[in-house]
Amino acid sequence: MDAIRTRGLHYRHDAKHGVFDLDLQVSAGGVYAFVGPNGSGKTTTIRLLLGLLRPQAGTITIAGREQVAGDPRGGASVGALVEAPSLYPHLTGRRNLEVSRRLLGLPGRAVDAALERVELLSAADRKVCAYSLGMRQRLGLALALLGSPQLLILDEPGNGLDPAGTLKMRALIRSLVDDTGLTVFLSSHLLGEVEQVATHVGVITAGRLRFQGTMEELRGRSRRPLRLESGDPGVLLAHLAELGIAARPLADGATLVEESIMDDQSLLRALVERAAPLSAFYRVRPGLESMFFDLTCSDELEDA
Ligand SMILES: Nc1ncnc2c1ncn2[C@@H]1O[C@H](COP(=O)(O)OP(=O)(O)OP(=O)(O)O)[C@@H](O)[C@H]1O
Repeated sequence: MDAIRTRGLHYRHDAKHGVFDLDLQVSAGGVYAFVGPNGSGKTTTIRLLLGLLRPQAGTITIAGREQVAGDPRGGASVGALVEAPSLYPHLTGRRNLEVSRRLLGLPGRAVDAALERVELLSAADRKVCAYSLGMRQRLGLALALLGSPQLLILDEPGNGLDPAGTLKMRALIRSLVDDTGLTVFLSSHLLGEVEQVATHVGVITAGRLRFQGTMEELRGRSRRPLRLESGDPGVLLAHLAELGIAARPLADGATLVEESIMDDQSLLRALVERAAPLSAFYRVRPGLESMFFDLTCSDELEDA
């Protein structure tokens, strides 16, 4: 069963802004990274998923239950950390969790279990005003985990954290998924930040989903093109055609191979054996970043 499924999810803030016709599919038990530039609609989507905004069209199903307006989470067990967590700075970390635990009517042991999960047990009795940003974020995560949710929704969990804080957050998310089997849906504006933790990715730009699939599929699509340079591109193209390799000439005189039936080494050897004119042979741009760049760029062009 999918942890989240939306069909035709639609919410328009105004003529240009909002989320349009989103079909999200988030499988249970993985980490789904919802990635897009600032202002692309990630927070709007998360607010819709949490029932904080009412869809203007479309449906949201969480853990198999269609969400009904007025009953935001439809009884599904969802924990969320949206923007900076709301904490009482003059209380200790433990007291902060206690306040929520009582409101939720959970047993006392839930607090220590959550603190342990986010590795804050040793700092539990310090006031939150003395916590670093990363520790506050982890306490926010502990708050979201208090009710032992099956689905955790995190809006930009790495925002504002230093590299060490980001690494720690990433490791915690990974171990949560591995140990408890819960599903994490998290947003980020940086693909590089989530690349190592995500199993699935959705790329959103200008309110529309541009890609959805596994991290592997995204990597597959982002294979870097091969760039060949030659003093005589026409002859090089002819050799490539004879080898059955589709290639296209670029304006700067180079030749680009996007899909190849041969691995690089075999192709290079074949060209050398044929004495094809060749002065350079290399892969261009890092894969995923270039993929993300292309996905988001094409959209900006559409908007222009
Ligand atoms: N209440 C509102 N009225 C009008 N426009 C809005 C409103 N809320 C958000 N927007 C616009 O809708 C677009 C999507 O916003 P959203 O906050 O969902 O994006 P985001 O991807 O989460 O971006 P960020 O990472 O910057 O938070 C943005 O252009 C934003 O300015």
